[in-house]
Amino acid sequence: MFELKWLWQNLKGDRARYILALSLSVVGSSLTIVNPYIGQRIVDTFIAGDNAMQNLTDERGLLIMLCLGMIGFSLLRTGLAYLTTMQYERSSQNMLYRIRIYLYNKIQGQDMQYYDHNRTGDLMTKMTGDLDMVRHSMAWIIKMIIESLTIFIAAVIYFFTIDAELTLWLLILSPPIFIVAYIFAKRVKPMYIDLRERLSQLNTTTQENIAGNRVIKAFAREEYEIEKFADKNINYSKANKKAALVWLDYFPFLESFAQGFNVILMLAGGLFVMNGRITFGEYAAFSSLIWAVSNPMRNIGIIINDIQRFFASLSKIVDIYYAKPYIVNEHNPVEKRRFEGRIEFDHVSFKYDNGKVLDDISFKIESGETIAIMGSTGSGKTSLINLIPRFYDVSEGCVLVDGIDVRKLELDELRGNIGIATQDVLLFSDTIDGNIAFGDPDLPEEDTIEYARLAAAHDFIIKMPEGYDTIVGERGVGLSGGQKQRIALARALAVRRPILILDDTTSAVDLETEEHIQKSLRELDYPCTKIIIAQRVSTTAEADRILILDNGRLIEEGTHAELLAKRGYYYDVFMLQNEGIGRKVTTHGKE
Ligand SMILES: Nc1ncnc2c1ncn2[C@@H]1O[C@H](COP(=O)(O)OP(=O)(O)OP(=O)(O)O)[C@@H](O)[C@H]1O
Repeated sequence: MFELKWLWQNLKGDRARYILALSLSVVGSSLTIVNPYIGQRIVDTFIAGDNAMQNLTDERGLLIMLCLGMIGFSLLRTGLAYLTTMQYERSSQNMLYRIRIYLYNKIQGQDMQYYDHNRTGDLMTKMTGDLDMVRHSMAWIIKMIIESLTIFIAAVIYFFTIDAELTLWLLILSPPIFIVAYIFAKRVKPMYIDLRERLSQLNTTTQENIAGNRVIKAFAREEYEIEKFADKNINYSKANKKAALVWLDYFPFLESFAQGFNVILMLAGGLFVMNGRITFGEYAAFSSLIWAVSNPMRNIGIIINDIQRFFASLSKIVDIYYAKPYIVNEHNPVEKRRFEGRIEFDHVSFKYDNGKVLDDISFKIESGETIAIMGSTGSGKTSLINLIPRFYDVSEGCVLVDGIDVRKLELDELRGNIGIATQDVLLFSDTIDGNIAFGDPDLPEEDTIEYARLAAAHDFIIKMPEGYDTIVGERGVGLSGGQKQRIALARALAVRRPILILDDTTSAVDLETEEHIQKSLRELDYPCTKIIIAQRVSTTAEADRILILDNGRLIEEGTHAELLAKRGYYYDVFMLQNEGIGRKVTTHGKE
């Protein structure tokens, strides 16, 4: 019921139209009994009545009127059906449009934790299949239910006005039909919930296979993936068949009951005609309307199936609708300030669902400083920088930017002060120019070129067939790893933010290019605090300070020279990277 209330809320703006559609459905279906009534009059007056022959000559005008009435009502019903369908379609399509926008905004507004827990394929199923199912139900299934119900009620009332006893004889079949339908509904409900889950798994597998196509090919795992997909496909297909076939267990009973209406009508109705209790015309009216009573009973299985699908889909959509991000953005219209770029971690600990990854980290970064973060893989570097733009919130302690706890800052303002190039480079299927200017669509062309130069990307871009207008494929397909990293760097630089975070951004570029990038970073024409995660000593040596993380703890902190002098983790990495190369990195110290 809660879900239906939710739907009703979302019909806002089209409620009147939807109510009109429901009312037209009721009116249109009620008119179904008019033609059988006219038919009854024609039979009793002109065909089977005592004075039928006489009436045929005396009351020809009435006969013509009745025949015209029949044609008129048929046309009226057709017109009403057209109008009704239009109202259902318009209101449900409008509702779908609004919900889709709202859900899209909802998904966009979710935090990283939400994406950690929700599979892309599942979200896509909700945004497409589930939404369509709900719309289809609003436009067709509810229409079908209302119309079947109205026709049923109208026919029963009409039957009662003709002969209550015969009607009761017919209705004797209704209780067993409802009991069978109830048992069927109870049995099939969990099947549709399960079916919906399997569809989502199938979509997730499809999405992952397409996205990971290159890896699959590289490892020659096509057959395995095809089998995996076939497995999910069979699972879905089996569940679909099972849910559909379960109806067959109940169908013979319901069909027999539905046929029973005709048998009862023939036996009891025939007897009543012979007794003179009802006229031939009345019997004909019963006979021509008996479908109105038996068809809803026949269709009850289809209706129940669709209702179960409808609720399974609806509950999934409502899940998204009410999903609340832990990290919320009030979108308060604050005057966006430019931060100085001071950052402080004050006894910060952080954990994901599966355990602690940062433990009591404290350090300060002054405005304009360049800080390098180094540490073994999985030591928590990315998790640490993710706390600055509040991709996640700390578990203990606090992260301060310009002396203010980031949790107290307006998210748009905070993130609007940070330029970030993530470790996992994602480019959009757009031109290179569009990708670099992603954070500032009004970026002048000469600035785009300038930032591409700083990121050592200009030279390879102009060699591409259409230069900056070259469209890169989905997620940057068509570019090398190093090229993608450089475009991502240009994108982060182009927003000219006072805090710049680079997560392993130069790991895939050669040393010469890296040196060019470092020089650019040193000479940026805007004030900027830089946090650079790097594995190479050649990168970290340039920094004002280096932080070393190990297993979520800050184990070393100092300049290149200080850390070398310490002869700890940093020294070991330095020796490892320089051994045999005989290369000295001595920007801030001597070795
Ligand atoms: N979204 C997540 N959910 C749960 N655990 C995570 C998540 N992201 C990272 N982790 C775990 O947190 C730990 C630290 O990961 P993190 O990515 O911060 O390390 P890192 O130092 O950046 O590693 P790398 O150098 O390999 O990028 C790892 O043990 C990782 O398994």
